[in-house]
Amino acid sequence: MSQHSIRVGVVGANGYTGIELLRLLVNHPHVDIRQVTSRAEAGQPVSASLPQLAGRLDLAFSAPDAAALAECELVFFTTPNATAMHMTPALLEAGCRVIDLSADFRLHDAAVWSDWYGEAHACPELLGEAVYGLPELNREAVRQARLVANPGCYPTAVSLALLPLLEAAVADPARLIADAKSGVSGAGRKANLGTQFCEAGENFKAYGAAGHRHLPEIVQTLTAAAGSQPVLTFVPHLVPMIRGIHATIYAELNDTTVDLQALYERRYAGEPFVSVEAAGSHPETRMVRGSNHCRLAVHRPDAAYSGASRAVVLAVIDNLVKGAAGQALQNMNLMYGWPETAGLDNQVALIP
Ligand SMILES: NC(=O)C1=CN([C@@H]2O[C@H](COP(=O)(O)OP(=O)(O)OC[C@H]3O[C@@H](n4cnc5c(N)ncnc54)[C@H](OP(=O)(O)O)[C@@H]3O)[C@@H](O)[C@H]2O)C=CC1
Ligand SMILES: CC(=O)N[C@@H](CCC(=O)OP(=O)(O)O)C(=O)O
Repeated sequence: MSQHSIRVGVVGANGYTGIELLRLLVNHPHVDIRQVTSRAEAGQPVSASLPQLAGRLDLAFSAPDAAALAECELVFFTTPNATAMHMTPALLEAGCRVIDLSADFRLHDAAVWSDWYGEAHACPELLGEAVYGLPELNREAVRQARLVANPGCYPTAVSLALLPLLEAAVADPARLIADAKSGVSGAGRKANLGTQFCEAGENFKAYGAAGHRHLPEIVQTLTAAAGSQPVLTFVPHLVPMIRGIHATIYAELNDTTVDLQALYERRYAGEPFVSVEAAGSHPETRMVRGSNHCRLAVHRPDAAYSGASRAVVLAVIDNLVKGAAGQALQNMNLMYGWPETAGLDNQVALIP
């Protein structure tokens, strides 16, 4: 371990994003993991339930305790929504920095948050301070942040796919469609009838078509990019795979002369974790499995036949990595001035 290590805690470390975060953190050169919490497994060695970590993380799970966590310099929350907001004020007060992987600090407006999450926000005064941790949009603000709201998995894929079109004002912000599919780990590890093998396997379904809580989050991000509030139809689907998100975006171009390939390549030039694939590509979820990459491809399918002005953008991420734990690590690297890729390179599975 490096002498420049920071003391880190993970609240909710035996859930899917928590486990994924531990996988990445044990390989990070500047991290000393001090606290990993699970109420269900408190007192049990981490290696009892995660033997892959034996010899890498010799700690026991503990029950979440604000005083113990306050000894950490950085605390990650990988907990259900409406959990982190109850502990974060005390941790910030104690001088910790916080990266929350849940949705508690993603929306700027407490009333909108309450509408979608069904209860009053416990610390609305922090919503203005929290930095939305999409590095490709907010890199400089993340560096200075003491509270980072890590984006949701669908919002990461959809926002990265749409930002170039809206920032350059070449698409109509009032006619956007995001048709997105997620693997089942996106729903978390907790028991849930709809994610059981016999329910989710050999099956394919849409859900949340009447309104999903990621819609206001995506709209908030795109509003900043477009300069006005876009109208987005967002429909998520559950596919019978474990990891991965595939988003297909449909946008009406208001400038049909624009070279979309060049636009996307320019927007993401130098980004360590966003790749714009060659023209005509169809990125697949297995290409990003276990990695922090978002792979994008942009198409104009109708142009040759009808001159229609529709762009189709394809985006794939691993929901647990770029959609959660990997992006959180990327944000940590920015907050502490380390190379943005520390602990995140060489994570691409070539054979799924
Ligand atoms: N899964 C995904 O792909 C993504 C998830 N997210 C978000 O990340 C967060 C975690 O998701 P995920 O890992 O999938 O969820 P899981 O259900 O897999 O894990 C939740 C974890 O939180 C702990 N926990 C539950 N309730 C509390 C509580 N009241 N206080 C403290 N700890 C608690 C659980 O352990 P125990 O009960 O033992 O304490 C468990 O470790 C959620 O907010 C989710 O929306 C964000 C992006 C992607
Ligand atoms: C497949 C599946 O169920 N996915 C989850 C999204 C996971 C996520 O990112 O949720 P948060 O915004 O709460 O962090 C869902 O649609 O609810």
